[in-house]
Amino acid sequence: MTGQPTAKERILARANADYQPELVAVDADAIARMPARADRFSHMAVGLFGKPAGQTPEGAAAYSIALNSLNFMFWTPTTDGITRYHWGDEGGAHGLKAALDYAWGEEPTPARLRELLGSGQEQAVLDVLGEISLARRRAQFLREVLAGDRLEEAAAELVQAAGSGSLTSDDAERLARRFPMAYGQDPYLVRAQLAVMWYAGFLREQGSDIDCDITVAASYQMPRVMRSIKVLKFAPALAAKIDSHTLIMRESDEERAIRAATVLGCQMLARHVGVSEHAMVNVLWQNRHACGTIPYHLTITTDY
Ligand SMILES: Nc1nc2c(c(CNC3C=C[C@H](O)[C@@H]3O)cn2[C@@H]2O[C@H](COP(=O)(O)O)[C@@H](O)[C@H]2O)c(=O)[nH]1
Repeated sequence: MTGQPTAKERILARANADYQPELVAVDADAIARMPARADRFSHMAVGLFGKPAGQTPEGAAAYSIALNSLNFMFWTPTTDGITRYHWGDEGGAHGLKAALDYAWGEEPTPARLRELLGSGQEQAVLDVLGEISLARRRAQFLREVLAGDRLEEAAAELVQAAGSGSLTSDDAERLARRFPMAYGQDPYLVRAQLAVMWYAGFLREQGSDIDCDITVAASYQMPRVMRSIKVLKFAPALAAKIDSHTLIMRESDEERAIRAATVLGCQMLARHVGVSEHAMVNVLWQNRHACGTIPYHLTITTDY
């Protein structure tokens, strides 16, 4: 069939255009040597089932969209490295989830979130989430997402799309068009696709058999995990920059090369193992702390 390329095709075209193996190369031989044990893969659990937001599909979709509007940069640069975001005992994305569960309250709807965080005030974000990087940007994203009924409308659209039995990067792209500030700035649509993936994860927890075709590898965790298992090879100068916590500019050749190789390498790895790309990414993401002290590349961005 001819026609418009899908959002996923556009993302992969972008990755192919940005791929610079002299900076970051996918090692196809290393991938071929990886044990292919698809039976060890299980689907991601998002843990919305049994929570207030998980009482209705619309609530779960709204939660997925609100949370992922903030799912980026859980670190702050310091003079000699970084500090990590924490909320209670939880760090990074898990900390955000804990903070948001608390803010969400007992209703299935996002009403309380809108009350607490809909103002666009940076201070409101700091009050609810605690010390977190780019608080002003987060406040602006939340104002966009929580304005009027826009979150409910986007959630309803996602619920309806899932009725077809399949969610894809196209649904993420639609989210990006609805919320150009919160979701529309990343050419790889990572958080928009994570929102879609979360909702698919919720539906699976409910026992529905939903297909999800997305590509969510281009974050800061995946490149370091894939470097540690030697699926990605970094040029020595770039590796040295990453290891010494030197900031890497958003949209620089280096950042684009890192994201491109991560997306392409993950796709190759998923094909080799025989699992979906998001299952592949999530297993790697869940095991991200097993790759020791390899630092992640530090790019100040709201994309991931
Ligand atoms: N591929 C993939 N990337 C994901 C996630 C999540 C949040 N997930 C969950 C939370 C509870 C559920 O059980 C979910 O599993 C965050 N990230 C990305 O990683 C980075 C944050 O990393 P850290 O600083 O270490 O928390 C950041 O770029 C963020 O965008 C995912 O699930 N899959």
